[in-house]
Amino acid sequence: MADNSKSGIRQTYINELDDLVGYEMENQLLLDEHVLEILKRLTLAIQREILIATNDKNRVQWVTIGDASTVAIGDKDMLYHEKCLNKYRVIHTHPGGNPNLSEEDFSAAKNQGLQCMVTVGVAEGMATSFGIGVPVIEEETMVYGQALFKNLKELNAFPLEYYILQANRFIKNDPNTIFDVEDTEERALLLGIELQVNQGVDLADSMEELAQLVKTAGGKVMERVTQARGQIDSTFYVGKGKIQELTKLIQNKDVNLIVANDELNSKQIANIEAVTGTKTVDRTTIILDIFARQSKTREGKLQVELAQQKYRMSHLKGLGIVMSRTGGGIGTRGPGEKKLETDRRLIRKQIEDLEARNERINKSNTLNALQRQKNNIQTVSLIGYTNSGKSTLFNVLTQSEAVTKDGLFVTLDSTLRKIGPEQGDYLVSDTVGFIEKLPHDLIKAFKTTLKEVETADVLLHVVDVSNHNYEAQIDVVNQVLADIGVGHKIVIMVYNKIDKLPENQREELIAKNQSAVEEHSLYISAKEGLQIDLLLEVIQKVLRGEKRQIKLLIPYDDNKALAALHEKKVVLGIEYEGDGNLVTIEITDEFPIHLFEKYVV
Ligand SMILES: Nc1nc2c(ncn2[C@@H]2O[C@H](COP(=O)(O)OP(=O)(O)OP(=O)(O)O)[C@@H](O)[C@H]2O)c(=O)[nH]1
Ligand SMILES: [Mg+2]
Repeated sequence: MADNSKSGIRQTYINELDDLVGYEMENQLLLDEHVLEILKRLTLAIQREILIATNDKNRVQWVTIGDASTVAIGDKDMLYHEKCLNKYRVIHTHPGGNPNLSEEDFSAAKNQGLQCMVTVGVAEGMATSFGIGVPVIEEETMVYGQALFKNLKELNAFPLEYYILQANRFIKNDPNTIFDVEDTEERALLLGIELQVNQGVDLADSMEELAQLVKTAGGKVMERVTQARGQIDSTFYVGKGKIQELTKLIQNKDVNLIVANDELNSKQIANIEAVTGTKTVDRTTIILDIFARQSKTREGKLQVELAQQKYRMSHLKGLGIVMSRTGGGIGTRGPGEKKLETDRRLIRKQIEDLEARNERINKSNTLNALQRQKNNIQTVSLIGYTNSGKSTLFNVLTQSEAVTKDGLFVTLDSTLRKIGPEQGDYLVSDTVGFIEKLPHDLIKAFKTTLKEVETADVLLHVVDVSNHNYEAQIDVVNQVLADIGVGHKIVIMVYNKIDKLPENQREELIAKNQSAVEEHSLYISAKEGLQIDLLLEVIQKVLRGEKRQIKLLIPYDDNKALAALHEKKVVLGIEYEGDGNLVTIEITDEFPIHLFEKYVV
């Protein structure tokens, strides 16, 4: 014990404390009854704070008397390590009985990067309550937050390791190194089935898309296996024989991950893993993993994590076996390098928290949308299959620099920009792309982001017309739109990437643009800037609404009706007929013509 802490303390007490050094807590607890008893008794006797530091094996390293600011004295190891938390845990008493961490406690913990700072409130002959300060990752910073407990049992049940892990990942702050620590390279075998009644994208293309997804998630594709079947096998997804065949391939090609092209239930995952001994995930997990890697905003991260946790909650049984053995990789990482929780109780708690936060964001977003409606600024939302060129078009339209890349799910968060007044006065939003078999929880979770789509006046459906599957992709997008309840919106079809088509075909398509306004559809190249002015014109026309002229015969005694029309500024001219005023009005679809139905001539 440091000399200066001993003054005025009875030698027997000092001996008793010194004897603690080297002691290992029972059952690997953070704090056991034996040490608690000593801390409590001596704190009451000397009425000063007592501190002990334990290592990550809960073995006592040193003991001292004084407050938290003395923690660093004489101990060079207690420094913030370069790339991870200090390995010490500090446990100390508060003679007043208050379990809350003091300012000094927090700053001592933070300055030295402690794994935790435990407080034991001691008063009236007993340990009254407990507190723990742990590193918590909030937005982009690490802070120390505290939790309080009524008794020792509760304190020891606190999931300290979880917080330490998260903090260490954050400190490393380099997703690649972090993943390298735990993940070996993932060498995937893709498994798909061709159903007899196959709709949508055909199997070869769907498998190619899956391969791209796996690559985007950081995996390497070693092999593709498909099987034609009447239906999905409820036990193994593909037939049992096929699964047994896989084991040989897995060995030969050194595969360590199986990826199914459809969503699997927990039973199927567990069964495939049991036969092959290889970690198994599905398309949904891969998509969630990509979203987790690529979401940037607080809101996006929140939504992805929520979708991941919900998915994990429903698949927890299947995740146990091989996943816990491999420890990392696809399917285990959340947004911002966070490792996903495996404890069911904690997941449930996290889902509740995330949902509450999501709800709050949701409310403020609805407010924004309402505000905009009030301000009467119209919005145009870019939607479409992933990689169709939405962000590229967004940049062209708004002269901004949203990220565009050849890859899947480059954009996850919606961005909103105003179009310059010369092109009309409206907002354009770029949104997340859609894909075949988009996980359902993800769509639900992304409802907030998709709010822009919901409140948009017009949707621009961007299609990569150079992709031979573009028609199936259009169907997928329309299906998602129907799922999120916006199937009825006015849509302008924008067939993009015509520069990639052969010249004669391109000319033919551009010729079709002559009827773009009536058809609400046109062919462009966002990248080469082809036909963009026409697109701007079409958008404006659609936003303004097609105007039509109508004649109404209003009796001379209905002054109210005429006044109402004047007020709405739709009156083009009035002629005086024998029966009343013959009024010509010019209106758009939004005009409540039903109110004047009886006067229409
Ligand atoms: N040749 C050609 N390439 C284009 C065109 N428009 C976009 N691209 C390319 O297509 C790729 C995807 O473009 P993005 O704008 O990122 O696509 P996105 O729809 O926003 O994709 P996600 O955000 O991932 O859903 C990029 O490599 C673009 O350069 C085009 O008109 N012609
Ligand atoms: Mg994009």
